[in-house]
Amino acid sequence: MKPRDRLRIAMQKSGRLTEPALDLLNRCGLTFRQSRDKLFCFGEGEPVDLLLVRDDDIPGLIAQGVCDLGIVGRNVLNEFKGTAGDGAATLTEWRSLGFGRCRLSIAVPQDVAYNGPNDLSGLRIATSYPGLLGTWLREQGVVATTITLAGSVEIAPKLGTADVICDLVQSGGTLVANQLRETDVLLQSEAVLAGPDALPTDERGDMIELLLKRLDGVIQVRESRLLLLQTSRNTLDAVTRLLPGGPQPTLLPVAGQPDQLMLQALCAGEVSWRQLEEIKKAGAREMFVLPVEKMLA
Ligand SMILES: Nc1ncnc2c1ncn2[C@@H]1O[C@H](COP(=O)(O)OP(=O)(O)OP(=O)(O)O)[C@@H](O)[C@H]1O
Ligand SMILES: O=P(O)(O)OC[C@H]1O[C@H](OP(=O)(O)OP(=O)(O)O)[C@H](O)[C@@H]1O
Ligand SMILES: [Mg+2]
Repeated sequence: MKPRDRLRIAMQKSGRLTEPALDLLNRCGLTFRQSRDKLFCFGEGEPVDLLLVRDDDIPGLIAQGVCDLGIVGRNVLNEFKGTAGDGAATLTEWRSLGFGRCRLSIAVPQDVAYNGPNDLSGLRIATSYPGLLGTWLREQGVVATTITLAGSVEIAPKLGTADVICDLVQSGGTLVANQLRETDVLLQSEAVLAGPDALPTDERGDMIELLLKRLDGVIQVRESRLLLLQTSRNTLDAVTRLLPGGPQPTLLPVAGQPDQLMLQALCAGEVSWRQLEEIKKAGAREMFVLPVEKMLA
């Protein structure tokens, strides 16, 4: 294959992961000029281009070296790793990205008794994930028949083409609508940044390292809040004890009020109204919760 000097990232062309993936890349400072057919987007600032494809194709494109990285669900990545040959084993999750959360689960008709995986012996299980299901069945020591379907898996028991299913669940709404109930979780999934085990040794490797650092900053910032408040010195301990997790807070003097302090704390995650009210009761006032826009450690 011709050597490339620009990094190429594969992502879903149109689907659940498209918007959050593009948003994440934008936050990392990557912007793209969309080509007319929208399959290839040229990166405007950094030497990073996008390839927009079906999500199922992403692991294969990375394994073949057509793309350097991909944003794809762990379910799709692991299915590929389990079913494709040797090359697949070299794919790895470089980062988990916190969106597209769902799980791969077994679900059985609501009116059928179920006491555990052994009850699946001899049954027909409909799924779009034959690799992941096969591995799990082997681990459970269960022999069943896998019926591979491309979609609309939940309808299979009603149609009589399968007895139970193994499919993605998020809210559980689709299962309920089809009179099914979730019994076993095979995999917790979310979107991940996938790539080869070993980074390229040329400029693309340097670009990947830069991108990973920006990504870490973006992910940390997305989950961080800056809490500012004022407290008197004698309530400082009580207030500090109630602060949500994060690094040690910074204390600053308040001009003209020697018994008062300004406290600044970086919090990992949301700060709820309930938490603020508790902190206020402990003696804090003038409280602000601010989003963090950029962070570089
Ligand atoms: N209900 C859900 N809630 C959250 N995430 C989900 C849900 N269903 C699927 N996902 C995650 O989003 C990924 C993409 O889902 P989507 O339904 O857009 O895929 P698709 O129909 O296979 O798209 P494509 O046309 O690219 O093949 C899934 O592989 C999974 O990781
Ligand atoms: O637990 P829920 O919140 O109901 O989500 C689960 C459903 O979402 C996905 O399907 P999608 O809506 O993408 O339809 P498709 O698989 O038929 O394309 C998945 O395949 C489940 O059917
Ligand atoms: Mg797909």
